[in-house]
Amino acid sequence: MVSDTTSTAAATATGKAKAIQTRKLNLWYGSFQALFDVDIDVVQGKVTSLIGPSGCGKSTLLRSINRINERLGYVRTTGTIEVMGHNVLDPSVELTQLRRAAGMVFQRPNPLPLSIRDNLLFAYRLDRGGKGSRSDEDEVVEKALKEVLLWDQVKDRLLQKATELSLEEQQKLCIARLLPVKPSVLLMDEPCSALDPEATRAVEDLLWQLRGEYSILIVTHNMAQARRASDECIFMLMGKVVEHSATVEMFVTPKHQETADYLEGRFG
Ligand SMILES: Nc1ncnc2c1ncn2[C@@H]1O[C@H](COP(=O)(O)OP(=O)(O)OP(=O)(O)O)[C@@H](O)[C@H]1O
Repeated sequence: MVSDTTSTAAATATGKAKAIQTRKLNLWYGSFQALFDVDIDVVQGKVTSLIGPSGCGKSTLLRSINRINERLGYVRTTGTIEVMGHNVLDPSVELTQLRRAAGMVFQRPNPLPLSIRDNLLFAYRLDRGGKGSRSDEDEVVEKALKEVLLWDQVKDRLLQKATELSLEEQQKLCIARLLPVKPSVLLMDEPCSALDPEATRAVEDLLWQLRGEYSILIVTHNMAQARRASDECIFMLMGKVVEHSATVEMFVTPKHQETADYLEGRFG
């Protein structure tokens, strides 16, 4: 049986500033209910992994936070979602702004078919309503690339097409291009699943480097990755949160039998 987790989630996050908070979040795709009374508290400045078997609702939960689920047209949500204390389900919320504040990285790197430089400046220019001065834009590009540890590799070829970069570089670029519009939260849906083990490690190292300044919520199927690269883990099953604990605690002393069974590979 899936247990009520309010106490475990609250225990983890008590007294800490929240980047994301959901309460009694339910979500339906048409008549199919995918999320049931989900309460999560994602602590600011931490990496939090969403784990659980295929189909348990990890991506649905992630995508509900910046409301990209709604593009489908047949999604209905009840309950509350707050990002940095703001109710994102309020009808007055401007979706473009929400998606900048809660930027998303997908499984496969998806740079625009433009230069490295133009990828980095795309959202920034939209945000400002046009191009900035050359020196301002140079600064934005350099800062973002340095933040994702890509500057040294690409600084001499900023006009090269982004799609010609290696997959690891493309994924780092996809993270970098979110940064000029100053997101508070980064939502990542299996960002390493298209990468080889070496590139995966490089992206994990990057996430670790970005924590602190950014709050990161990451969906992963890779238990070793969740263990290595996250401060806290949220385990989901059949659309419900079973357990939310510090990563070490979850892997060493899980509080629920379902969590232990999943981590030991008995299902999923
Ligand atoms: N666009 C959609 N339309 C209808 N049902 C959907 C849609 N997307 C997901 N679902 C259903 O919602 C449930 C949760 O799916 P979701 O993709 O969120 O799970 P997940 O844990 O991320 O799975 P995976 O690990 O395989 O990506 C599943 O039963 C899935 O079939």
